[in-house]
Amino acid sequence: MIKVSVVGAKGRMGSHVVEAVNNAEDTELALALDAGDDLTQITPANTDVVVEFTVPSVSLNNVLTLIGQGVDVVVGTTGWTDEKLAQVKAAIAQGPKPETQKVFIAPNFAISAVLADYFATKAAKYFESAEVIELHHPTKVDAPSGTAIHTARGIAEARKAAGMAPVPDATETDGGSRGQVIDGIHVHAVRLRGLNAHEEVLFGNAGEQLTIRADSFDRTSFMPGVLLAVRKLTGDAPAGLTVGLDQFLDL
Ligand SMILES: NC(=O)C1=CN([C@@H]2O[C@H](COP(=O)(O)OP(=O)(O)OC[C@H]3O[C@@H](n4cnc5c(N)ncnc54)[C@H](O)[C@@H]3O)[C@@H](O)[C@H]2O)C=CC1
Ligand SMILES: O=C(O)C1=N[C@H](C(=O)O)C[C@H](O)C1
Repeated sequence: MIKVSVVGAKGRMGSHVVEAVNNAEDTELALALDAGDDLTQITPANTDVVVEFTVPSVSLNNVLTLIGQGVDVVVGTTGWTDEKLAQVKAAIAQGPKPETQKVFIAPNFAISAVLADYFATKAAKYFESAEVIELHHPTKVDAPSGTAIHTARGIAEARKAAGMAPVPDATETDGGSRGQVIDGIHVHAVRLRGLNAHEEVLFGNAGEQLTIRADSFDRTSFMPGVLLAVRKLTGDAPAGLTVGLDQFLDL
């Protein structure tokens, strides 16, 4: 049995992870911790993998603490900048098991979102225009979503590799309606009661449009991806930092 501890266990995602770990045949719940709990209770003696779903403002510190504890970590929390990722890599190098430590961070664990993101990077070089719209429940604290940031960056990278010009945009006055620009791609965030997690990527050429849309209607949609990551970390996932569930899929 894989012993899994959950950090952020009382949250919307954390509570689903606790249930998923309890229900899977090959995993068992070790510790379920939340705000105010001491993470140094988690050790290799009681835990094989930690799953961390908290809030962007605390996640980096939690991950650094867990690396210091010598336990492998699956992270679903958003807010990961290049600078924060560099801190994780440095902590692994200086931690108790620099050769074998595994940390996995996924902007999204839902297969629909991972595939939408992947298809968007494939489509990017064929369209003059590209914009991302993400739509979420109104209790979400960050905007735009971690997934939308990842999608926009992937599109921008693909456009750059193809030597494309910037997306056409004649806007001269903007009070914010054109959204946040991430690596040249406009990203729009909607918060609406009744929604869970949704993303639309719009691609346009003269006379045609491609829309790629992923809808996660329920948080159970993230659980197969979380369990896959847990199993990969106790199996053949590479040591070090890995980002994105696409790394564990045969795409
Ligand atoms: N990667 C993915 O597939 C998904 C990622 N998310 C992300 O996961 C994160 C959590 O989302 P939700 O569960 O909806 O939020 P939430 O607000 O329901 O849960 C966060 C939990 O973290 C706890 N917490 C806060 N500070 C803590 C600390 N220092 N130590 C331990 N626990 C602490 C809170 O008490 C709360 O129980 C967000 O960043 C969200 O964007 C959400 C859904 C899917
Ligand atoms: O907060 C959420 O709910 C979600 N957060 C992640 C994100 O910001 O991309 C993943 C998913 O969109 C749900």
